[in-house]
Amino acid sequence: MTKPMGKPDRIVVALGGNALGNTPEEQIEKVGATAHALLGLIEQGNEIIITHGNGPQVGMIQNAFAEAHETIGTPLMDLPECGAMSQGYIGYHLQQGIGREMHRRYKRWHAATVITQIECDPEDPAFSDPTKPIGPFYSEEQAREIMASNPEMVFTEDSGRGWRRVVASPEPKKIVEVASILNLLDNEFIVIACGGGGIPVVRDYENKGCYRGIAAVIDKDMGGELLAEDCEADVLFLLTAVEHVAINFGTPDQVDLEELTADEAERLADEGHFGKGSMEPKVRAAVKFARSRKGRTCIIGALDKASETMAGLSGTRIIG
Ligand SMILES: Nc1ncnc2c1ncn2[C@@H]1O[C@H](COP(=O)(O)OP(=O)(O)O)[C@@H](O)[C@H]1O
Ligand SMILES: NC(=O)OP(=O)(O)O
Repeated sequence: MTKPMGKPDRIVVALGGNALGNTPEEQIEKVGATAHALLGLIEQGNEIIITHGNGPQVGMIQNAFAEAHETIGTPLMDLPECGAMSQGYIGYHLQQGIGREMHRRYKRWHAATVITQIECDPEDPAFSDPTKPIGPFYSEEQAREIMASNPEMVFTEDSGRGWRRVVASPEPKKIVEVASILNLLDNEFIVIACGGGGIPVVRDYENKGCYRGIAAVIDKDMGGELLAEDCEADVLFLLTAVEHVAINFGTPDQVDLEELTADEAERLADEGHFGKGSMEPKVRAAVKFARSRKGRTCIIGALDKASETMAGLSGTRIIG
């Protein structure tokens, strides 16, 4: 990464929900390894802001409540509440992972998670076209069985990895807690915000100035992009399970890409090279960020190669 002399870069790092593992133990391990790379960025003089996905986790939380409802009658939990719980669960592990690493190096630490709401348009067409995969992977047979007994649930195939439930994923319009996030940044906190894309809310016109949750999961790449613009970031890292964005993904003709202009990336997205609800939103978010201001770059790479990606040795770079 090239950096103008004397000026720190402000970097938003988005960690993919699917790349965070499937259990609390796996998540702690992956977050710990990533914290090491994140602290490397700080030591190079950059400022970082962290966001993360929640697809597997928000589905796991909602499924656990559904199961407990069946067996012991606990209440069912709506998606916004599950999203809020996932922000707390993942933010807590990030605070611990970053805290441990900061304490080891500096004997002090300042990291805080902001439970973040993001305003959406209640008329967004995404509410009638679910695209965001959440929860575990199923076989096609299992998915069809669940859909037959729960007609309100939609499942789809996810990038050759199995079938998953999909929910509405509206466009994020406004970060409600943006002032708190900027205030923490000004006070030199490492901020974890907009987790799981942010809790989707719409304006509550019966209670002026208030919001209410709406059943959806915002894509964290799009939420992270909005966060990066609001924080005046220079670089957006989208860290996931693969090292590169590819064309002909998952076929013998797969070609990994190292650098793309926003125009090239958009053309490939329009041609359907990227998985819907997986790689496509990352590329769209990268294009939006790269075009938002001259000199802005988005890098998509692997969470388990975070240090190499941050050093410019791995990943796909999308430039304006
Ligand atoms: N063209 C592509 N290039 C690379 N990966 C792709 C492509 N299309 C689909 N994918 C899939 O997208 C996944 C990343 O999306 P996802 O799992 O939703 O990310 P996250 O880590 O943010 O949860 C990759 O692990 C890969 O399986
Ligand atoms: N909310 C969200 O985009 O989660 P993933 O990163 O798990 O897809």
